[in-house]
Amino acid sequence: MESWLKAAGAAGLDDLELADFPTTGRGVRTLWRFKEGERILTIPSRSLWIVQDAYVDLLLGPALRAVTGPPLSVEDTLALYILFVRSRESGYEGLRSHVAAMPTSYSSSIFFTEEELEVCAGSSLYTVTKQLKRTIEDDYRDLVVRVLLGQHRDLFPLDKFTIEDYKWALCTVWSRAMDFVLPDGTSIRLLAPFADMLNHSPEVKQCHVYDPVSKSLSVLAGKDYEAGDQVFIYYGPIPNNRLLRLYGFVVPGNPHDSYDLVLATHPAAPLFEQKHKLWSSAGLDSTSTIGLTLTDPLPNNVLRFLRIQRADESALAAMVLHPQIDVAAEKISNSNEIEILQFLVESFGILLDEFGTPLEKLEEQLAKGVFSAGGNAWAAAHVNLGEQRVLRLARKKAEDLLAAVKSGSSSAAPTARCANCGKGSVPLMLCGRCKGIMYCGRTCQVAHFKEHKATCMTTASKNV
Ligand SMILES: C[S@@+](CC[C@H](N)C(=O)[O-])C[C@H]1O[C@@H](n2cnc3c(N)ncnc32)[C@H](O)[C@@H]1O
Repeated sequence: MESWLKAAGAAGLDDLELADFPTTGRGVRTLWRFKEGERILTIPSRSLWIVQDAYVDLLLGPALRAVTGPPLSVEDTLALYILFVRSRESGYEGLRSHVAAMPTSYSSSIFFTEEELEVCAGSSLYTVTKQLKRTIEDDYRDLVVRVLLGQHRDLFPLDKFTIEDYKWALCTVWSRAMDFVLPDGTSIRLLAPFADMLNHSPEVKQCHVYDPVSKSLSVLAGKDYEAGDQVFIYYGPIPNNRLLRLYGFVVPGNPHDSYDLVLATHPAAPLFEQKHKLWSSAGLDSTSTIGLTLTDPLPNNVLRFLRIQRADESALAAMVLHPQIDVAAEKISNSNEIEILQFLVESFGILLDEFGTPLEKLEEQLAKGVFSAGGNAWAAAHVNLGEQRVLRLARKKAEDLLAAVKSGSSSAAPTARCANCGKGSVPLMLCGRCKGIMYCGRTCQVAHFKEHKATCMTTASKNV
């Protein structure tokens, strides 16, 4: 692989070597000292795996272009590309040398035994992994029909494209591909041979970069290195549940741990259409997955979602009337707020009860070495621990907010806002006639008059 890369114009390989390290396994060692920010490695465009190359490949390209129906995902295209290259007996020597250097198996949670997965029963990883296994089976069946048994079936010998091969290729993409946002706002996902041998460290800065002009991938030193050190890159602020699902490892005590809370409303629920509009304008959906984190265990989006979900008819009517005002960003009424906070406290309690082993017991088991360090069950236990910590913080925050609302000391009192422009933290005046809404000034009152006239008259006549 290294000689192919050097011939293609890769830079920096003479200063690096592959080596085995404790904990991380195989990685990259530097033979040279580097100061933070110095360039360590560059992999040129022609050695990268990208979707566009699969589509213009002389053999694979026509098969991919002949696929009918919805376009293949980037992930599936790269997975097929890798399996296709791996299946060839001649040609593609460079890419095949890269495939030969890839691991033959992975420790993503989709490969866990039932017993190993049970260690994180109750966690969002547990549910997501079970769902993912079903999705992979469906996606594989779809690929068989649309690609493997399609017009170019001779290119895809089925014994080299089994579901196990597909899972392996997907894990290859999940754990080795890099994502970048390009200056035009589009994104690119690529695999960079040799650079994909670099392990993750939370101790280094983000230091892998894609140059959209030369279309090459470079790795800079994310910290100072001495000769002999392992070189790392930073995969991102990824929680353990995602690390284990995509990369097959965890970082004990991960500060980015999270719990993926799924909030859903059935379309048959009362006033669904109106609520749906409000969720959309708040950047949410009728089924929203919101990440609770250690630093923000109860994000405002959770409250926003529920305020809309539990809003009564009159509150909804007022919200729909002023779509420019993000009313659900703050408490809409005491009763609504108490209802949603009570619901959250109870729900978090139920979710916590679903974890097979309580937090303290798990901490004790990990300290006693009940799970062999670095193994699948040990990794699942760390995910379990992280998710329970987040959920406990979320429950505590909901309890505190509930107590504050009940005692009337809530800082989340609804903010009066201008009915026209939505400004809240400015002096406001009441509509002199109906006394039902407020404006930040005469200009807004005049601008809003046409819209407000009808309600103003009815409310004013009621007020008489
Ligand atoms: C991009 S590859 C890095 C090279 C990989 N170690 C190899 O031998 O091919 C990512 C994989 O490396 C391993 N890895 C990376 N960083 C790690 C870390 N901090 N601790 C444990 N394993 C790590 C995981 O298996 C992960 O899926």
